[in-house]
Parts: sequence; structure tokens; C-alpha cells
Amino acid sequence: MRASLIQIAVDEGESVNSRRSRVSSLVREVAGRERPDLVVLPELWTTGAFAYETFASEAESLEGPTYEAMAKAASDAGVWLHAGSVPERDASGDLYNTSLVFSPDGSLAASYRKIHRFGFDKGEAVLMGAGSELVTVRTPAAAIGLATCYDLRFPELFRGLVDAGAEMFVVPAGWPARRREHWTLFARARAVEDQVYVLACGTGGTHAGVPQAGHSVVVDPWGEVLAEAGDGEEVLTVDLDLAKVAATREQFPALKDRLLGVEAPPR
Ligand SMILES: NC(=O)CC(=O)C(=O)O
Repeated sequence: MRASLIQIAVDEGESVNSRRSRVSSLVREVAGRERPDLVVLPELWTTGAFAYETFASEAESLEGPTYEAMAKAASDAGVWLHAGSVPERDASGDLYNTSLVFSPDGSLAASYRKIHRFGFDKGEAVLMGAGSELVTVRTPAAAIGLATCYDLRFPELFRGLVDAGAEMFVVPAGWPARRREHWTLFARARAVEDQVYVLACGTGGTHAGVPQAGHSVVVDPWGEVLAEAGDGEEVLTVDLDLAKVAATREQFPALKDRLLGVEAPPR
């Protein structure tokens, strides 16, 4: 399986509409040039994850303009597209940080509402509702578990995804530069403890005065970093051998030694 992560620079000064059409073109261009099976975009790339004051004004219904543009980009490009996340407004007016995954025919394969909202007593944590469901998507190449940004700090979510069959975690993010070390550390930790591929796609540039970490990263099930971006706009393309997930779990069967949170301890 080949995957391309597009680390978008969410800079002030570019309108949401122009970024949406620029990103749609980028998806087509990257798909044509790199020939990936899967393209991944970051969290809240229309607004920026820290532009809290724009969440309400830019929120969309699930099938809003970003959904439409990304569904078309996926089908034009003929790829699986994890379109990152959008600020979603549901029918009752509540906001969620919702990821969208499209299949190559442009239909929605899955959506995931971010469970752990960032900000403690402000920002996303008070403006958006919490998702409550773990989501995995089965593509022909891999079973993909979905998580978003701050979720990376909560290993129990990822263990739940592994129990649901995930062989790969795709994590769109808008992680800030000041905690970049944590970002890479968590991406590698989740890969090692769950013996999966981790594709973590962040934003570059600066928005709402917050310099972004960038450094999107792809980690294999042994914890090796296969590719890592810098801090600007960049595309990372990697070939993934999904057989490595089963091989790692067989050679080093630590997941079988779990005693807590499993119904019947295996030994
Ligand atoms: N922005 C986030 O969702 C997460 C974050 O910044 C962190 O450090 O965690």
C-alpha cells in the first residue's frame, strides 16, 4: 500500500474557500504524480485547529462544502482519501471536530467525531462536543483505526481500535510546535505498543498566532520512523508492507500477554 500525507500550511491570509480549492487541486496533483492508494490530510485544515473564533462561523453540516469538494477530489483522483477533519455542525446546532474518509468512488466510507477535545477549560474543549464512538475503516489494503490529534495522548482509545481489528492508525492533527517532541514520541509509542503502522499528518505554518509542529510522520509496527516532514507545506509518500503487522505480532507477541481489559487472559 502506498500512502501520501499532505501536510498543509494553514496560514493566515488565505481564505477558507481558496484553501479548499487549493487543497482539492493538491489531492489530484499528488495522486497523479505519486500514485498512492491512500491520501491523508490534517485536522481542521479549513480553519486551523487553534482558530477557535472561526469554528462557529466556518462550521459545516456533515455534507457541506468541504465534504463535497473532498468527495469529488477522491473520485477524480481514484484514491482512498482521509480528508482530515472539519468543524461539523449537526442538526441541533452542536459542533464536532469530525474526520471524513472517502472511498475511491467518492462515497463516504466513514466519519469520526474526535473523542478527546483539546483546551482544558477553553477552545475546542468547550466549543465542540465529544465524539463517543471508535471508528475503523476497512480498505482492501488495511483496516484503519481513526483518531485525531489530542486523542494521541490516550492509549486506551488506540487499544480499543486494535481490538476492533486496526492494523494502521491514521491521525490527522494540528499539533503546535512547542510540543513537537511529544507528537513524535506519541506517534512512535502508539505504533510500538499496538504493533501497527501510524500515519500522523499535521499542519505546517502559523495560524491564530500558533506556530505548527509540522513533522508529519509515518512509523512502522516496530516503531521505526519511515518518513518525517519538516515544518512547512510538504508531501510525504511511503510504501507500507501490511504483512509487517502480522509478522511483528508473531515475532514479538506482546499483545497476547495482555492481562487487563481482556475477557479471558490467554495464559
Ligand atoms: N491540539 C491538540 O489537539 C493536541 C495538543 O496540542 C497536545 O499537545 O496534545
